[in-house]
Amino acid sequence: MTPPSGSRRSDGFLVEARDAVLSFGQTPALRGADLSVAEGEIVAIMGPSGSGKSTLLHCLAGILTPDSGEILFAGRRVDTLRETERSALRRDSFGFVFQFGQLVPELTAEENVALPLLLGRARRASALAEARAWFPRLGLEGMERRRSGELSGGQSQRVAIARAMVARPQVLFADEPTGSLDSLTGENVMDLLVAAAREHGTTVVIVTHEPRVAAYADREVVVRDGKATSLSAERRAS
Ligand SMILES: Nc1ncnc2c1ncn2[C@@H]1O[C@H](COP(=O)(O)OP(=O)(O)OP(=O)(O)O)[C@@H](O)[C@H]1O
Repeated sequence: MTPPSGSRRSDGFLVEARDAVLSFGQTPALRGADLSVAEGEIVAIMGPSGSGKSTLLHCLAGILTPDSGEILFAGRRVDTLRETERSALRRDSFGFVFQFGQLVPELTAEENVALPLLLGRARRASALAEARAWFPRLGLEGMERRRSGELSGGQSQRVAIARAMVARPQVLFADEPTGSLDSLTGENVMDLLVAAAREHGTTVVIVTHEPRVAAYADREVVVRDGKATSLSAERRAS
């Protein structure tokens, strides 16, 4: 599968890290990580604490730039883009869910969900209408006007999923999206996340230390000492 040296072919992969190396000062985080994610695939990144999972996700998502190696999105280099271009790529093509939802506390739930559309210059009324359509799908009816302080952890994460998905991203990056939830609530959140992703054909890269969360993925990748190894082939029937 490795293309000839210097080639920019992506072999049909949507998101790729090739021999990514990154250190934080003296601390090596990635030591030559390779990961290729196909379009529509749901991949879970597992591994011990401090092994480089979040760093790899942040590199794939264009948040961090590796010291060496390549990051590609749809066959195009991401790591060589200027920050303004990477920021536009993140806004237009990627959605993000983090461990603690990171909702804007001053905004209502529906305003939080509408944010990516408003940043993409949608009109406020249509952005809010589109945002509201996500609430029943995620079991959040009646929560539209609540602020984050009035939502449970599971509700906040579902609002965060709606916010990540509302602009129809090509890739959803999730870093421990259930890490702050009890296991039942976490499974409910994963059910909804995976259903929304499958419905829209969204590619998902999810960092988790929970095997029960990873079990939702098509494939598990283990990161150890800054290197990634694919663990299991496709496990889903469809
Ligand atoms: N901003 C930073 N500054 C300095 N060191 C960092 C920074 N971010 C990560 N590191 C270090 O890089 C290494 C990899 O960190 P990373 O967060 O990617 O690991 P992880 O596998 O996601 O860990 P965890 O499961 O605990 O979240 C660790 O040694 C960590 O201490």
